[in-house]
Amino acid sequence: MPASPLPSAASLPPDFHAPAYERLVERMLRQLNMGHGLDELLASVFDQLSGVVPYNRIAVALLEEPAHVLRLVACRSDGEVNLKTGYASRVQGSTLAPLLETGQPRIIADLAEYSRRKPTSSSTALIVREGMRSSLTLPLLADGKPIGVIFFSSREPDTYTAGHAELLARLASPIAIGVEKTRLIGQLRQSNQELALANSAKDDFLDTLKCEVDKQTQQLRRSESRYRLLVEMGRVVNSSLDIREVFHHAAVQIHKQLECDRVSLLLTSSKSPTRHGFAVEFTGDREYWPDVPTQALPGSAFDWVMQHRVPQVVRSLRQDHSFPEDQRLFETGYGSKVYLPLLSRDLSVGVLGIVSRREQQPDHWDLELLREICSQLSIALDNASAYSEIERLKRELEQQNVYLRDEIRTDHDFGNIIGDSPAMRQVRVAVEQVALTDSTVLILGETGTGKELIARAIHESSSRSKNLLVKVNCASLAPGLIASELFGHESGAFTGATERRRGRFELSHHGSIFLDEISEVPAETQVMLLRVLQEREIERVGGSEPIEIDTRVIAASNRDLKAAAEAGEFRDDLYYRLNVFPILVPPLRQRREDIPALLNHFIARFSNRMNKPITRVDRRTMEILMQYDWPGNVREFENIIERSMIISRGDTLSIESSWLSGDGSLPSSTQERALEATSAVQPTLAEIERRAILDALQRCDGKIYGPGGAAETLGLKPTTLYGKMRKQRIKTTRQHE
Ligand SMILES: Nc1ncnc2c1ncn2[C@@H]1O[C@H](COP(=O)(O)OP(=O)(O)OP(=O)(O)O)[C@@H](O)[C@H]1O
Repeated sequence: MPASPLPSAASLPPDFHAPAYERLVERMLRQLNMGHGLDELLASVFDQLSGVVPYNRIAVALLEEPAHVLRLVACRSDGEVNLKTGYASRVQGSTLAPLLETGQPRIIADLAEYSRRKPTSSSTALIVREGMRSSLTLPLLADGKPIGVIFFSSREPDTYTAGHAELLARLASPIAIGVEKTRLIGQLRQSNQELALANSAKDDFLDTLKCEVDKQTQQLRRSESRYRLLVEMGRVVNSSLDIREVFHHAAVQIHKQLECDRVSLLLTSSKSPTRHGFAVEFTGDREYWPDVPTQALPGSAFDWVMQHRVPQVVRSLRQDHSFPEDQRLFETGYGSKVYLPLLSRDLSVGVLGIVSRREQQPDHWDLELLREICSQLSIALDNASAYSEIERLKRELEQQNVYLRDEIRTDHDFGNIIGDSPAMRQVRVAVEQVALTDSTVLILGETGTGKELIARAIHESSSRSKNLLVKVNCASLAPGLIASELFGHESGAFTGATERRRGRFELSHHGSIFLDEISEVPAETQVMLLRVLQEREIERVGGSEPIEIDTRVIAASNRDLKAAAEAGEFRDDLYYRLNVFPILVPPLRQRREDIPALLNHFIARFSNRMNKPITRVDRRTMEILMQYDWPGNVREFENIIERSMIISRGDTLSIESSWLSGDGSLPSSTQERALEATSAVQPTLAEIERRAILDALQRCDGKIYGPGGAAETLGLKPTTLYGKMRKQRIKTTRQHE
């Protein structure tokens, strides 16, 4: 801006010269063009003017639109300030309004007097209180438009002249333009700042929005993939009932989802101290199935997880391998792992391991999701093990069924112990007494006297009658197999033992076991029997775990067991254990008075079965029956009656003495008739078979099994031969074997 022409000398302040004015304008223009902020600009203006116009107080107020108020923006005083920057007063109606309208300066020679005249001017009153006595107020016009005012005040009255006003009026315009420019620049800066702020706020907002959308998309994707994984997991793990298959399906899914390198599953069993499980390692598109140690390591991570039932997370196996498994994993090149507990019906049943070759991998794995996978896996494993248990029980049930079918075929009428002889009455009383207890019973008596019938009566009258009475004919079992038959075996216990099998003792749990012909048990099995009687527990062949057995033992023998024990042929400790409650069943020849009752009993039974009404017995027959010695006892008696009923016609029962075995001493006349009859009667098929077996046994010196044995000679399987011998009542003896 060009310098204003010099004011006329008359009107200039007396101490002011033309060169000073020029320097002042020049300095002021320089300052105004330096681009300072408003405060700096006004401070410099105040400095410049201090040498030109006298003042003790100088201030600038700027017009603020649209409220049309004047606000004090800068003030400098040599004393106390009452009218401070920030003070604003409405223009309209004020004493300054005419100044702003006309652009004319105002000089007040006596402020105190002015204040009294214009009591409404509070600003005047304030500066009067600051000690000001006169003032010069100059409107600031930029391009003719009022932008504010500049106030000069003096502590002396009558300080300002028209010359001061004139000089300042010339300076007012560049000051006003400078102020306006600065203000506009300030405003521009401020709006730029605001714009920048608004822009950055907008950017921030957009960023936040984008982040939020990204987050939600990620969350959506994650929950979608979680959902898919869980659905897929549920589908695959439930598609099989084989534990290994279930694990494999689950491991593949986990590997795909988490990009882990190894998945393992370790399970415990309440029945065994060892653990079992699987591990699969993924390398490229190949899988390896390393062996999983079955022995729990002391202080293992497995135990820790089982006990605490919370996941064990190791982010760096390099830094943290205090558990033995972690040490091993670290040594085989793994970097991080998670072990998760598997719970089934609130019991810890195992641990699922997820291992990565990289460190810090668990940070990327969703533990919550893994927990859900574990509960799915637990259910599937539960199903699989329940299924295999059902399968096992089914097989066992089949075994039991076979056994029961055999039992049914034997067709016992155990409910009926016939005979009212004193000897039989004694037996009946003994049966009733012992039935109420759990004591071991030893039934002794000749063959066919009804020992089994009595054993069954004891069982049926006892509290165990709802459960099985398992019968074992110790003489009919091959000595090599008797232990496995009685106590069962573990899979692999011997050649042919392909799977675990429960023995007769286990079958009889909560019931009774009838060990017929106990004297035929081999010595090594006698030891095992002794243990059952003493400790009430068994051990399967090939097994190491004792199994508790709650069973009542009823043993029977037609040998004099005491004599056998004394002769060292039977363990005497076992004999004493068995002989807790002996029952001696008398032979039929010692209770002939029971014969009529037995006869009636069998006639009734067979009449019914054969639909043959027998109402009479001929006298001769009755004589034979009463006189014969019955070495085969009731069984022989029963057979004779059955046979006679088969061949008898009409309502009378008659027997041939020839049917009776040679050992029973019949009167000689009967014997003669019997011999005659024998030569006349053709042998039955059963008799031919019996003779063939006896011949073979004799020729093979009693050997049944193996090369040169009776079974081989007869072209039969040894077990079939045993069956036939049992049917024919042919006894095997220890020396036969
Ligand atoms: N007192 C009796 N009342 C009715 N039937 C009897 C009696 N005694 C034995 N029997 C019958 O005689 C047959 C042989 O009996 P059981 O098998 O019980 O004899 P056992 O002494 O066990 O023979 P073994 O010593 O040969 O094993 C069976 O059919 C049985 O029902």
